[in-house]
Parts: sequence; C-alpha cells; structure tokens
Amino acid sequence: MTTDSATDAVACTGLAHAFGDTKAVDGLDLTVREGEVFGLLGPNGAGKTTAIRCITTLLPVPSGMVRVFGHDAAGDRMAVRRLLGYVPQQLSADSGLTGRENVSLFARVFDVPRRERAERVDQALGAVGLTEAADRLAGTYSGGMVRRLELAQALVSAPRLLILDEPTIGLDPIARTGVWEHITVREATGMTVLVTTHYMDEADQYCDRVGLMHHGRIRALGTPAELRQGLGERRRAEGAPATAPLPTLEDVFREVAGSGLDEQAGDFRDVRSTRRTARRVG
Ligand SMILES: Nc1ncnc2c1ncn2[C@@H]1O[C@H](COP(=O)(O)OP(=O)(O)OP(=O)(O)O)[C@@H](O)[C@H]1O
Repeated sequence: MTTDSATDAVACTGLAHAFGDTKAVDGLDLTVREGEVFGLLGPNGAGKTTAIRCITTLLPVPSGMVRVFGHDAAGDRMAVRRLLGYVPQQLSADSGLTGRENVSLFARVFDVPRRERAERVDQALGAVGLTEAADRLAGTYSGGMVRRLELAQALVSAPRLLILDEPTIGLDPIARTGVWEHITVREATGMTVLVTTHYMDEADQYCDRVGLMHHGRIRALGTPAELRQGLGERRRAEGAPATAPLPTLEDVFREVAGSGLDEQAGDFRDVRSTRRTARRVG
C-alpha cells in the first residue's frame, strides 16, 4: 500500500460536478490507495454515484482533477477505462443470455485477446462461484447470483481497480455475504476496490477505509475503527460515561448525515425493480 499520489489508485482533487443548479459533487478531495478496499458511504443524494461516474470517465470532469493510477480521467479517458472494472447500480446483465454469454460479451467489449477469452471467462465465472450455473439463462438466477455474474463481467478484463456502486442493494443477508466474499478475495491480484454501500455493517466488516460523503464532499474519513473510536472520544468529552458502548459506524453515519438506512431482498426481477427505484431519474 502506498500514499504516493502518482500511484494512488484514485486521486480526486477539488472535483465538482453540477446538474443545473444541483451541486452533486462539490469540491471532493478523495484518495484511494492502491490495494485497499475503500467504502464510499453517504445518504441518498450525497453525490457518490456522480463521483464514481466522473472517476469511470462516464461523466466529464468540469472542475477539479481526477487521476486513476496517475492517468488524468479528463485527458486520458481510454487509459483510465482500460484499468477499470465497473459494476453500476443499474442491471448490466442480460436476462436473455446465459451467464457464460454475458461474461463473454464483456470479454469482447474489453478486448480480452481472443485466444485467452474462453479461459478468462471460465476463470471469472469460477471466481464468483458460478461455474455450475454458467450455461443457465441469467433470467433464472437469484438476485445474489445476478450480482456475482455482474462481478464476473467486471473481473474478466483483470482490472487494477474494481468500482462497485451498491453491489448488495436488494439482496438478502446471505447473498450479501456471498457477494462481499467474492469482492474481497483479491490478495492474489492486489486489485484495488472502490465500493459504495448504504449498509454500515458491511462497510465496517469489509472496508479497509471509508469516506462518509454528504452534500458532495467527504465529511469523515478513516478506518471504520478510527471513525467509531473518534465518535466515542467526542461523546466522552461531552460527558458520556466511560462504560458507554463503543459507537457503531451507523452512529458515525448518523452524526455526519442524520439519515436512515434500508434493507431489501429478492430475485432477478426484484433486483431490477429495486435498482430501478434506487436509480436517479434524469
Ligand atoms: N442525471 C441527473 N440529472 C439531474 N440531477 C441529478 C442527476 N444525477 C444525479 N443528480 C442529482 O445529484 C445529486 C447527487 O446524486 P447521486 O446519484 O450522485 O447521489 P448518491 O449519493 O449516489 O445517491 P444514492 O445513494 O441515492 O445513489 C442528487 O441531488 C441528484 O438528484
């Protein structure tokens, strides 16, 4: 792991992006270090997806700077895209194709050499535990399997940086655990992960560091333990007894944003409707 900005996986400096009068991202400074799992947290509308879309080059960078492994996201978009795997909030799997066909499609789009394709597709499906189900239509998959399929799509190009926007939204707790286990098994590749989630327990358990975003900027940053301890110290300074339980990450979240969290479960259809509901209209 490094703190050298030239090799940081992501370095945003003063990033701003507005939709009309809405300042979705408003002077965001964010560094994701190579090799870490970084959780970008924040209430609905905090600007997480907009920031991610700037980092993935899907949105322009009208103000500020975004670098991905030193490449400028505004000036060197193709170099940035080649380094990324991206699982968006919206469904990216096609229910009318098999799991294998879905992943093969991404392998072609991301220029995986033809000669390596079949093996790489098999590896990606195996890495997310879908070997047995590879030749079934994705429309028959459970919600958790759909998410793992989308993960395989993103992994097939062997990205240095994997970006996931709410990878476990709409999944039951067991499926959520399954998705996280496949996201975080990355030691062999050293892949960096940038992930958004509304589930504080997941961020606490799986992220090396988290940034709490509110109104377009990071308002709290650190390891989950640092953030919990920091709030505990502030509470004690305000008179809370030393025996008071250590705050949770959700307490930290509420201190920063004062907002609630949600839980949902379901299959392919439910995931689609949940994500459609969660998706920003515009
Ligand atoms: N395409 C768009 N057109 C207009 N406004 C938009 C658009 N996309 C996002 N916004 C606005 O920008 C702000 C930030 O939205 P964004 O989706 O980045 O937040 P978020 O933190 O990802 O939220 P969520 O957790 O709900 O996904 C919101 O006020 C939203 O309404």
